[in-house]
Amino acid sequence: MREPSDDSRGSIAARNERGADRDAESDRGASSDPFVVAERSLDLTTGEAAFTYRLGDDEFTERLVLDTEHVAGVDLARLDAALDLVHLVMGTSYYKLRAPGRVTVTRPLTAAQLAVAEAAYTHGLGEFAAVNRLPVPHAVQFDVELRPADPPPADAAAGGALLPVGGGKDSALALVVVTPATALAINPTGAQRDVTAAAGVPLIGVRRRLDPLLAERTRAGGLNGHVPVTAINSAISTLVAVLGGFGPVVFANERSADEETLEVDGARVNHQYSKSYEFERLFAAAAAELDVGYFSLTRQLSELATVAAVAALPGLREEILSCNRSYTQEHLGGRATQRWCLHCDKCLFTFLCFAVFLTPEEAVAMFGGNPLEDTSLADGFRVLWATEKPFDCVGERAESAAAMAHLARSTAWGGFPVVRALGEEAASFAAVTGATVAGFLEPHGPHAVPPAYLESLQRVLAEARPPVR
Ligand SMILES: CC(=O)N[C@H]1[C@@H](OP(=O)(O)OP(=O)(O)OC[C@H]2O[C@@H](n3ccc(=O)[nH]c3=O)[C@H](O)[C@@H]2O)O[C@H](CO)[C@@H](O)[C@@H]1O[C@H](C)C(=O)N[C@@H](C)C(=O)N[C@@H](CCC(=O)O)C(=O)O
Ligand SMILES: Nc1ncnc2c1ncn2[C@@H]1O[C@H](COP(=O)(O)OP(=O)(O)OP(=O)(O)O)[C@@H](O)[C@H]1O
Repeated sequence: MREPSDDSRGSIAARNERGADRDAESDRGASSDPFVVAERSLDLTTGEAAFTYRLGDDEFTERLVLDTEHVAGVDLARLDAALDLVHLVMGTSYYKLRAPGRVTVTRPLTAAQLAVAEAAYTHGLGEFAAVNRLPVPHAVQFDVELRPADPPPADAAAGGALLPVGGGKDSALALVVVTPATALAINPTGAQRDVTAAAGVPLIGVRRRLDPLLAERTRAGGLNGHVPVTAINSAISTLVAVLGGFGPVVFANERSADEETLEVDGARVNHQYSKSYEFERLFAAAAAELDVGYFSLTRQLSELATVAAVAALPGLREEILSCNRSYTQEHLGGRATQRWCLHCDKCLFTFLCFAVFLTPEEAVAMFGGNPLEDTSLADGFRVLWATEKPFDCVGERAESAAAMAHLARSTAWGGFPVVRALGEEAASFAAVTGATVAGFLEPHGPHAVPPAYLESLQRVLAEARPPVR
C-alpha cells in the first residue's frame, strides 16, 4: 500500500466564517459535532482509493476504483493535493445528513482549495438548504490550517485533453470538437459508452461507491437533498488527469448554468451552482496548482446553440441520453434500462430544444415519443419559464419561452396540441424579455476557453442546423 505523505508544510491557522445567517448556523453547529474530513488513501497498484469522514459517532468511507492502466510518472505532491480536492468536495454527501455548519479538515489546504470547499458547501448545497428550510446562504465555518501551494512540476502533462462525459448533449458536442482526446465517465453507464463509441473516442471509467451507511442514515431521518455533483466530478477528473498525465480537463457546462433556480430572501439558489462560471474559476485556480488546465468548452453557449450543433450530427444525436432519471444509482452498472422518460423537466426541456431544429419525425426517432402531443404535459412545459425554475438541468426561462414561441410559429410543429395551448403565452413571455431563438444562437458571456479550442468549437458550430420553419 502506498499512501501519499501526510503533509504539514508551513501553516497559517485559518478560521473561516461566512454568510448572513451565521448566528443561526452557529447555534445549530454548537449543538452538534463538526463534520470531519478525516483520512484518505490510494493504492496505486490496485487503483483503489478510500475517503473517510466522521459525523458524530458515525464514520463513512466513500471508495473510488481508478483505472491503473492510465498511471504515468506520478508526482506525489500533486497527487496529494488532487486527493485532498476529491476528499473535500465528496464530503458534501455525508455532511448533509446533519449539516452542522462546521467542517474540520485534518490536512492543511491551500487558499485555492479552501475557496473551492467553501463554495461547494455553501452555494453547492444551496438547493439542499432551501428545500430543508435551513438559512440561505448556507454558512459553513471551516477549521483548517492553510499551507502555501507547491511549486509547479517541471514536466508538463503530455497525455492530451481529458473529456468527462455525462452521456448528454453537452459532452457529446465536446467529443466532436476536442480531438484527439480521452473521455472519462464516472460510474459509466451504457449511454456514456454508446455516445463515446459513436464519437470514436477512447473511454476511461472510474467507479464511485457511496458508503452504504449514507442510505441507511438517510432512511433513518437524516437530511437529504442535492449535492454539487459537478464539483465532485471535477475533482475526480483532476485526480485522473494527475495520475494519467492528462490535461486540460474539458467540461461542457453551458451558459444557463449561471441562472439561479430561485431566490430565497434575496439570496440566489442555483441547482447547477457547481456548473457555474463562478465555480469554474475557483476550481480552475485549485487545478492550476496541480498544473492541470480546467475549463468549460461550452460556457458561452446557450442550450439551444448546443442542440443546434448536436442536431446536425446524426449518428451521434441518437446516442445521447440527457434524462437524469436514467442516471440514478440503480442504473449504475447496467442494473436498469436507460431511456428518455419524456415526463421529467429535463426530458421536456431537451425535447423542446431539439424540436426547434428537427422535424417531428426526426425528433420521435431520437426520443421514442412526442410529449408535445400530450396536453397532460402542458404544465410540465410551462414551468420551464416560471419564476421558480424546476430543480433540474434546464436552460434559461427566456430560452424555453423563445423555443416554444418559435414552434408555435412553425408549420412543422405549430399544430401539436401542447404548442397550440402554450404558444401565445410563451410568445408573450419571450416578447417581454426580447428573447428569440436567433438571439440564443449567438455565443456570448465570459469564458476561459483557450483560443485553439475556441476555433475548433466555432468550426463545428458553423455546421449547426438552422431552426425548422
Ligand atoms: C440521478 C439524479 O438526478 N439524482 C438526484 C436525485 O437522487 P435520487 O434519490 O433520485 O437518486 P440517486 O442519484 O440514485 O441518489 C440516491 C441517494 O444518494 C444520494 N447521493 C447520490 C449521489 C451523490 O453523489 N451523493 C449523494 O448523497 C442522494 O441524495 C440520494 O439520497 O435527487 C438527489 C436529491 O436532490 C440529487 O442529489 C441526485 O443528484 C445526483 C447527485 C446526480 O448525480 N445528479 C446529476 C444528474 C445532476 O443533478 N446533475 C446536475 C449538475 C448540477 C450540479 O453540478 O450540481 C444537472 O444535470 O443539472
Ligand atoms: N458521470 C459523469 N462522468 C464524467 N463527467 C460527467 C458525468 N456527468 C456529467 N459529467 C460532466 O459534467 C458536465 C455537466 O453535466 P450535464 O449532465 O449537464 O451534461 P451532459 O450529460 O453532457 O448533457 P445534458 O445536459 O444533456 O445531460 C458534462 O458535460 C460532463 O462534462
